[in-house]
Amino acid sequence: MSTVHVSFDQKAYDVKINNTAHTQIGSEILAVWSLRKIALLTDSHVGPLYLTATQQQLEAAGFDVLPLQVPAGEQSKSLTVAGELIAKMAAAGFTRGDGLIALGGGVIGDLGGVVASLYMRGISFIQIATSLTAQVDSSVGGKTAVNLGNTKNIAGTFYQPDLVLVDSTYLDTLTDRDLVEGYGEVVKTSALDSQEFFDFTGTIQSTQDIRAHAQKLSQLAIAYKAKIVMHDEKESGQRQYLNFGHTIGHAIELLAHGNLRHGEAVAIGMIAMTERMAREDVSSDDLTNALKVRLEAVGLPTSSNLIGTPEFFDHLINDKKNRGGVLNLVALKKIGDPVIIQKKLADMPTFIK
Ligand SMILES: NC(=O)c1ccc[n+]([C@@H]2O[C@H](COP(=O)([O-])OP(=O)(O)OC[C@H]3O[C@@H](n4cnc5c(N)ncnc54)[C@H](O)[C@@H]3O)[C@@H](O)[C@H]2O)c1
Ligand SMILES: O=C(O)C(=O)C[C@@H](O)[C@H](O)[C@H](O)COP(=O)(O)O
Ligand SMILES: [Zn+2]
Repeated sequence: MSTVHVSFDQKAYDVKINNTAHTQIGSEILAVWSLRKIALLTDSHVGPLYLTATQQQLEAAGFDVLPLQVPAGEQSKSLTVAGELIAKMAAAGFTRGDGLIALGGGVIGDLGGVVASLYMRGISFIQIATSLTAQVDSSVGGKTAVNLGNTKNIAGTFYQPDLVLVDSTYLDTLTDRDLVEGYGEVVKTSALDSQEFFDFTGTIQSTQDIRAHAQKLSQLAIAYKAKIVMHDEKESGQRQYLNFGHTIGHAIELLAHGNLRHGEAVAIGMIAMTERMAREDVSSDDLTNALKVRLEAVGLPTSSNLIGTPEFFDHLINDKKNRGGVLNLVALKKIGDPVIIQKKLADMPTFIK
């Protein structure tokens, strides 16, 4: 078991990485929340597996629980679904003193965070991270978001939770594809962080290896992410590094209409960016290869013919690193050495070519 402490001027919380957390939910939540009503949000894959046991533990600890379940998948990250959840909580008499727990992966965390931050202008929020993406990235740092139409994460808030529980036991029921998707974000974080972490991802050769080392991967990835977000909660500077691979990744994730998972798109985005930054002498050629080896070892895709289509360029305008027609692109000079390179949107077709 280990704990990563995340603190800001106005708020602090623990990320508890503990493989027995799924059996201690009542006491873990009671340690940070006094008795109140809890909206327990999950999705249609995680719900049948873990909702009843989680609800029972919370009720045994004295909480009054409203279970809320949405269809699994990115489609649930919408304002419509968020509005429906807010209406259900209002109908159940939730007040500002109550709370919401997101029990699920990145979709449920991002959606739950939006609902918690909007309901009565903000109620308490906790994440129980059940997917690898959530355990290594999305549950920490307070970015919440929903998609609108065909635009990824276009509406959201920075809203920190009171507690994050990371228990790799949940990964036993995660499909290999969903596991590997999360591993894309691990490779990203290891490349941003240090040669030591990147060398460790070099030892991961299969999904079995990811599962065997999931707890260590969470510890390393969350320690890095916490360090970054504590210094730049609202992403005015170095937090942008966590978006390595995402400018291209988010555009192709949307263009693939559900056929590419987030972490798969990020994997493709990191390779596409590093190849092009090598052409401009920012990154080295061997960096592209080192990333590719790690991603392909576990079956992640590293190329896509969606890059460079007219629709692709249309999506870049919605990147949150676009400032008045100039994109802040995240590149790696070398492992552990990220840098922001500015490119005009108008110059992107030449850069991407
Ligand atoms: N807020 C952030 O900082 C941040 C960071 C990274 C990704 N994200 C977002 O997270 C989302 C991707 O996250 P994700 O990969 O967790 O997606 P997800 O939440 O859709 O989970 C992937 C699939 O795994 C299922 N699942 C989750 N836990 C399970 C378990 N223990 N057993 C069985 N099935 C389980 C889900 O039902 C879903 O079908 C994207 O929307 C992405 O934009 C946000
Ligand atoms: O926490 C962050 O900051 C990140 O950028 C983490 C990313 O992995 C994540 O996908 C995030 O949701 C992307 O945010 P966006 O601001 O580009 O929508
Ligand atoms: Zn991401």
